[in-house]
Amino acid sequence: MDATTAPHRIPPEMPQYGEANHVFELMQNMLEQLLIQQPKDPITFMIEHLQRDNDYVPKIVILGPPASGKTTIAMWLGKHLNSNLLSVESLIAKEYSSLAASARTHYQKFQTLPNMLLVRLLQERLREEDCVRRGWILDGIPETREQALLIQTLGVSPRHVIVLSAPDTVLIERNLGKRIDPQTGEIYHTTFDWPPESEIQNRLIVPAGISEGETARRLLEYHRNIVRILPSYPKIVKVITADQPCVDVFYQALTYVQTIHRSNAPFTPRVLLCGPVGSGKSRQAALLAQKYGLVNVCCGQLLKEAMADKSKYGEMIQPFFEKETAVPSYVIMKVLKQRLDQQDCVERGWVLHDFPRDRDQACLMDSMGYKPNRVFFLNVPYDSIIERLTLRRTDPVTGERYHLMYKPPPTMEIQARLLQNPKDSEEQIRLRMEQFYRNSAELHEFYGQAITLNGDQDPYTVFEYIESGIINPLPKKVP
Ligand SMILES: Nc1ncnc2c1ncn2[C@@H]1O[C@H](COP(=O)(O)OP(=O)(O)OP(=O)(O)O)[C@@H](O)[C@H]1O
Ligand SMILES: Nc1nc2c(ncn2[C@H]2C[C@H](O)[C@@H](COP(=O)(O)OP(=O)(O)O)O2)c(=O)[nH]1
Repeated sequence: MDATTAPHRIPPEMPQYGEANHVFELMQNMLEQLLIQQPKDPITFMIEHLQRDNDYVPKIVILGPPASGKTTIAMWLGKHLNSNLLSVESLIAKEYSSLAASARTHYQKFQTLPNMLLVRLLQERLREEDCVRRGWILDGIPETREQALLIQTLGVSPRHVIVLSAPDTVLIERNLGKRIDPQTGEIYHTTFDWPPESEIQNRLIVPAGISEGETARRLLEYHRNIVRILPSYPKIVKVITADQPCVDVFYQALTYVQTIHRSNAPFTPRVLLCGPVGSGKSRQAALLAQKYGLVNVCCGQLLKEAMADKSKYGEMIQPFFEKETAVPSYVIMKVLKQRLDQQDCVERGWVLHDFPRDRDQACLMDSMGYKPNRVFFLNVPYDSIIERLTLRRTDPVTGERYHLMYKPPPTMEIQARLLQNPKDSEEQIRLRMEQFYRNSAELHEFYGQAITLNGDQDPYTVFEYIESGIINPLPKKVP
């Protein structure tokens, strides 16, 4: 086969490097900034952008009906995250901008802005240094689907969209009590958020457009638009009920905007399952292989296959098995390397269990460039493991595995001929569990972002926890 048509061998260290250094997100953010800023000198711009290293600044949109608390929450988030609050009012109030001046004239006359003008105002604002450095929070923008699409054509995409919701009756009633501090622009409420200082109380004003009729009209318009806006933001929308105290809305909003979304970077799971004998590693590995196509790499099985194939490593391993002594780690690593370098492991990812069993083996594997990007420790109490393993039997005729409690043999005839693996004796199990727990603390320390799961539950419940741990991004490491 012509080398140029052969499937490109992707060395395993490439995807590993990309994941470890968030290369995909880095390039994606830089491309977005290039589109937004359209610098005359892209190279210099990219150098400055990369040196700024501010890919995780807030990029938030807060939508919601009138009186739902968008501005209140946007202001509080802006202060807490030290980011910029952008609303229609703040955009048209911008000084030394001819665009803002013409927008002000239009807004004073019609209390609204043409879509294109609003989007150009937004683009002008987002290009400013403070928005690039500290991110932005859009308060009530976009108001229509057309605006949402125009904003997207600028290359502006929010990372988090919050949609506040509350019954119309609550909002109409609530808006009547809205008050604004003309000096600071702070928003208060005669019932829910009254300032303690009498000086502020005395200068509060009743804002325009909060009458029942006006609020009802704006509610109608909002409901008509919001259903057409949301499809522009699949997977990044969080609806928060605004019919609760502001502070509760704020903390739910803050928690959400501080979550890291699953990146759409290509991700090849390289999963390591650790746990004592009988904790469910093989079962979970089989489920992962079945559902996600990962290659199931059971170290013990691999060594037996190497011996069965009479490979050069198999002949090295044979004596250790015969003497029932531990196979040297470097020999195991050679067999493992041979398997993990195969195309299926590189392309589809793998789920490894039964190795490494201690820190030295973990260091050896790491030094050879095999770095799992998800590590799980399955915790199962001693009694449960004893129950799982000592009742295990195998049918010498069919090779079928049974469990006297969970999967009893169908006939007395089979029951009579079942054999128990000597390794499943209580004494053997205790020794193997002690061996695991002797090394587990060091392994845990080596794999700093390992996830510990309660393995003593239904296999499919355990599997759901593992799936969630694989699909969701690991929490950012606190430096
Ligand atoms: N969760 C809440 N509970 C009670 N009152 C609230 C809550 N959130 C905001 N308010 C009050 O409701 C009024 C409207 O709040 P705010 O102006 O932030 O809403 P908004 O969605 O920005 O409204 P608009 O779209 O009309 O500007 C204010 O007086 C505010 O103090
Ligand atoms: N209740 C329960 N039993 C489980 C679970 N996972 C595996 N088992 C049972 C099946 C086997 O009889 C026994 C050992 O499972 P295994 O997957 O071979 O364990 P391991 O030695 O590979 O870690 O425990 C599980 O998640 N829940």
